[in-house]
Amino acid sequence: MPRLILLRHGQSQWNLENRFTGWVDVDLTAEGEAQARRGGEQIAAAGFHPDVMFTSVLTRAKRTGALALDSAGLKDVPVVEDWRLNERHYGGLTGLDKAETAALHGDDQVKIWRRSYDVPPPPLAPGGEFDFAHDPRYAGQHIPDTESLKTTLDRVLPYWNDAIAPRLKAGDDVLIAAHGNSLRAIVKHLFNVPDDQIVGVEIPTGNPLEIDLDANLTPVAARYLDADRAQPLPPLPEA
Ligand SMILES: O=C(O)[C@@H](CO)OP(=O)(O)O
Repeated sequence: MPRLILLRHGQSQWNLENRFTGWVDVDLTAEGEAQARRGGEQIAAAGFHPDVMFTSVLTRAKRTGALALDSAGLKDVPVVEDWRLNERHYGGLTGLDKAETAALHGDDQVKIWRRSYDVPPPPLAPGGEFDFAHDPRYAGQHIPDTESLKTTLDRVLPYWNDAIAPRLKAGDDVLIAAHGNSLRAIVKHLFNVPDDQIVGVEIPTGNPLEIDLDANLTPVAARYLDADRAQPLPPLPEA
């Protein structure tokens, strides 16, 4: 039975500062590093030995994965990076303070931008500090100027199908170190969460989410390895 662990990066500097982050490459705080190491210890305690780790091209996810593998004594696990596991692109909200934005536009509007399934934030204006069009990590790619969770899923899912699912189907155990919304997209897909219920899924930072899958990659069991920091999970889908 293939095992999957989803690991959201530890606390980042902009998680701490409460700023819309998206594709901005902010690093972990000291607390975020500690969360990543604790996550690794929990992965080791669960007897999980991934055959491969997938991660995004963003430092906070890559470092979380590396710190977790290191503290689990699993430094030799091969790592595959891809931008399609990046955080959802926050468009024109990128870099703004979340509380100030709510004071300006209202809590309801900000909740729609943050947690609705298919309403994207306003697009990013081209040419500014947070325009990644000329970033070599995305050379030759058509990159978005904003993303909803739906359009995030639209780019995560082909990567899941082409790169990740084949490894699980071959019997490999897989660790994915990524981001709140790219992981919510994977959870939505695996658990078949209805569009209007994904708003209730919040993945805590640095808390490994173990999902046991059947041969069709349908979840048959799921739990956060740090039960004290767990959040509600969607019901298991019918097999
Ligand atoms: O700022 C972001 O990129 C994300 C994740 O931290 O925030 P949110 O909680 O709004 O999805």
